Amino acid sequence: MNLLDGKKLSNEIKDEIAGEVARMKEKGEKVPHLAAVIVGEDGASLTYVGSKVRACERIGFESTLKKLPESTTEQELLAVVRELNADPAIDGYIVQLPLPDHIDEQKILMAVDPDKDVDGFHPANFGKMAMELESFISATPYGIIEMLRRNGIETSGKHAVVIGRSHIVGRPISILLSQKGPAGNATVTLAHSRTKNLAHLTRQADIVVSALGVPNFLKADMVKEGVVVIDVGITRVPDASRERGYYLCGDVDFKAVSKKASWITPVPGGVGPMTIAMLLKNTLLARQRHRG
Ligand SMILES: NC(=O)C1=CN([C@@H]2O[C@H](COP(=O)(O)OP(=O)(O)OC[C@H]3O[C@@H](n4cnc5c(N)ncnc54)[C@H](OP(=O)(O)O)[C@@H]3O)[C@@H](O)[C@H]2O)C=CC1
Ligand SMILES: Nc1nc(=O)c2c([nH]1)NC[C@@H]1CN(c3ccc(C(=O)N[C@@H](CCC(=O)O)C(=O)O)cc3)C=[N+]21
Repeated sequence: MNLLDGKKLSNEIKDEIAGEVARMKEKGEKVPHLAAVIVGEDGASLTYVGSKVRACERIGFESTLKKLPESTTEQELLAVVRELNADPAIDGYIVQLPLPDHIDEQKILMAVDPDKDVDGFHPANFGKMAMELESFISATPYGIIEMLRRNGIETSGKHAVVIGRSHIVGRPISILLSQKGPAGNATVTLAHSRTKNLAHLTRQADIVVSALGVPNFLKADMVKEGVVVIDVGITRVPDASRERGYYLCGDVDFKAVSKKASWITPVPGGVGPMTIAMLLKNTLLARQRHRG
């Protein structure tokens, strides 16, 4: 078994971006500026946004964190989005999900300027991605592609089974794996909660991408020998004996599945850190595109 070390690879990518930022500074150019908007006090969301801001500092980006109270109305959030769209200092920004129930997520994501949409969640970017045009590719699927590509894992002609069809992970990674681009040319099956005989499908898979969010869902008897396993799921499982009061658990029964896998991502330290690195990469691209 080979470990797909997202922590290590994300650090390499961040170093590459930091090098580019240093060159920009030397030339007296404006450095990339990422903003993040967070509404409410969700613990996991605060952790992720905190990591994003820290990563910006480490590589020399400017960053702005807009923390809004849970009681923020849809109109108020829309006003913040319009402000960020109009602010020439901001190259890219994200609105952290999930949003409180009283806010229409779709409405907010549609209001983000596609040229600043470094999450790649706007339909203009999703559509361009699907048509293999230049766009912002969502950080999680982009991170998975980079992991496969940089580790030289063959995808061409392979059968990939993706579990989960969300707009931010499952659906876009299924599209990217099937495209002609890097880490593409796979034959893809997209599975979800209505899929019948899932284990029958995953047992045929050369590559399994698990993005459903159910701890230890994928068991060893559901995969074949030599499979490549990408575990996107991250669930906080309450555990009083831990210092933080919880531990992080992936979708994959790592201990058993890793015995059969040729490559496998750990949780934590797999897809999560890659997501942050690719968000920074998209922000660098945004700066370069705005410069023209
Ligand atoms: N590492 C990272 O950077 C990121 C990690 N995540 C993690 O990835 C996981 C998935 O996130 P996200 O895509 O947003 O989740 P969603 O809840 O939006 O989607 C889950 C998908 O899994 C499907 N599903 C649920 N249960 C089953 C089942 N028993 N069998 C087959 N399919 C099932 C659902 O089917 P249906 O459509 O029919 O409901 C749905 O398509 C979560 O743990 C999340 O925390 C998410 C984003 C980034
Ligand atoms: N607008 C928006 N964009 C997102 O990209 C977005 C979002 N909303 N909402 C939530 C999901 C989830 N997500 C993660 C990012 C980093 C880790 C990460 O770094 N995980 C570490 C562990 C972090 C920890 O200790 O909790 C790891 O897996 O090693 C995980 C998950 C981005 N998302």
